[in-house]
Amino acid sequence: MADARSTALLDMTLLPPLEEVLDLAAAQLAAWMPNQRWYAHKGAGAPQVEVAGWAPLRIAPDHATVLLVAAVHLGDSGGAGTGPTGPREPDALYQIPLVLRRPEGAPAPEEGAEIGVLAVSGGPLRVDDATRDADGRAALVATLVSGDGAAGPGLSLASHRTRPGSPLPLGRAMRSRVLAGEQSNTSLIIETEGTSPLIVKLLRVLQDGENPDAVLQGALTAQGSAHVPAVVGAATVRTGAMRTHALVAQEFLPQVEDAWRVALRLARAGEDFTAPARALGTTLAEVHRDLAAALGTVAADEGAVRAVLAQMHRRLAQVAAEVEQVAAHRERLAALLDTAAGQTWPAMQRIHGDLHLGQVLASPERGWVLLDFEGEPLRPLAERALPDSPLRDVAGMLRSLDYAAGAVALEHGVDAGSWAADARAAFLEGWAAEAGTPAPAVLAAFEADKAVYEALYESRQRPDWLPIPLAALERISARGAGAGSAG
Ligand SMILES: Nc1ncnc2c1ncn2[C@@H]1O[C@H](COP(=O)(O)OP(=O)(O)O)[C@@H](O)[C@H]1O
Ligand SMILES: O=P(O)(O)O[C@H]1O[C@H](CO)[C@@H](O[C@H]2O[C@H](CO)[C@@H](O)[C@H](O)[C@H]2O)[C@H](O)[C@H]1O
Repeated sequence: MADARSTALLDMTLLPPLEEVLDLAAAQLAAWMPNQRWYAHKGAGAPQVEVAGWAPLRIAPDHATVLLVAAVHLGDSGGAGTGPTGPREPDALYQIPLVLRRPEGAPAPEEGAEIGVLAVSGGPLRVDDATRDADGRAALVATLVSGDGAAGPGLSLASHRTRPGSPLPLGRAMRSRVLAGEQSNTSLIIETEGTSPLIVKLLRVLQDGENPDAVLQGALTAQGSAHVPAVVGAATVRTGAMRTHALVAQEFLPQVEDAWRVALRLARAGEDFTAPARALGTTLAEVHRDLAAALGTVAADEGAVRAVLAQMHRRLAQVAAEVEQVAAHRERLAALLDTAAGQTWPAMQRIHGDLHLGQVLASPERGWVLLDFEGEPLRPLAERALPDSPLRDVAGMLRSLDYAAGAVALEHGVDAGSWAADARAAFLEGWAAEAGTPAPAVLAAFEADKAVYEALYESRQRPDWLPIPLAALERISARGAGAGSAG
């Protein structure tokens, strides 16, 4: 009788070609993907999924790890195949590494790992999410550490260390886990005896172009900034005409509370947050200064201002069409945006792009450390790679301080309105001391735009929290541009 070990063997010669296996897996991915936190097309109906490209990362005796890029087609007539003008372009590409195993005798899947079981020749085959499988994580990290590439039908992968002397856990026993929590991507924590821990972010939605997370944190690392974790390696992926970052590895700051948790705790207890908020403003101004020095600035001339405001108007129209409570404020918000046109704007530059308290760590040694320079996940990557106004980040943080008060009101019935007003004023003071005081109407436009974005985000991701941005929109549109930043 075969023992447990031998029954778990994955004899590739007994399997159908991997291409066929993955095509079968695509149907299961279509059911599984919409339930994942990182799935960015919730509310757009059931997707149809096809394999855009794949490459084996490791074929081991008892499992295979495969990097797959899934093409997602949305809408009634949005299935894969041929449209009236040729093959249909997918609505999105997602990166999904998979582990394939024979279930019998195989280790039990980690929680949430199993995507499905396929009936193929030689017996059933389990398809697992590789980020929730120790072997899968090891294969992903190995591609970064070895510097080896990978290639397969429709997909190629290259990896490189951005700091040659950096502590990648090469050849040493490593422990790995997937980071739990609310995230747009999937992050793996890698701990190795004798070296500092790393976090490897696997980017989920793939769009053509360099990922700002890799570029901006890399530039700040090169400048020696202590306000971001050092980037130590990255991998790029190509599928068809799309080439972008797939993985980014950086130092992991363990057991550090994020600013969102700190703010919630203090807001709930009614404890003062003004000194940390002021320091956060200073930190952000220093990051803006370093990004400007590394990657340059462009004047916020009439054309640049018009383009930003046009984008805000487009977003307002789009969100008002999807979230009916936003439609109620549309006219007044549009007028507020128009008021910002005739004001003085600071120079445009590369910025964080989606700054909120959850993107900031409270390091006892380094002070505030900013994370996740990817920009808003719902915006096209090409847009996120353009110079933008630093006031977008300032507004993001102001909104987040308001969110902390909104969250404690919703969840604990605590009125933290004046806590938020004081923290917002202190944060703005800290930023302005270094960068200059912004025109109130311009800042109000960025805050309104962010709250509009948040209304869409919440309506899709966390409808219970929709009242938080809606209350802000109510306040902002009621006060109008003249009142400036909407406390
Ligand atoms: N370098 C790091 N050190 C410690 N924790 C980190 C680090 N990078 C990310 N994290 C944690 O992981 C979470 C998600 O990271 P983030 O870069 O925001 O990913 P995503 O793009 O998936 O939202 C953060 O909120 C933070 O709690
Ligand atoms: O961290 P991500 O890049 O995934 O950003 C997205 O998710 C955020 C929530 O996790 C969301 O932020 C909104 O909620 C926060 C509280 O959870 C709050 O602090 C932020 O101010 C608010 O915008 C973010 O908008 C979204 O892009």
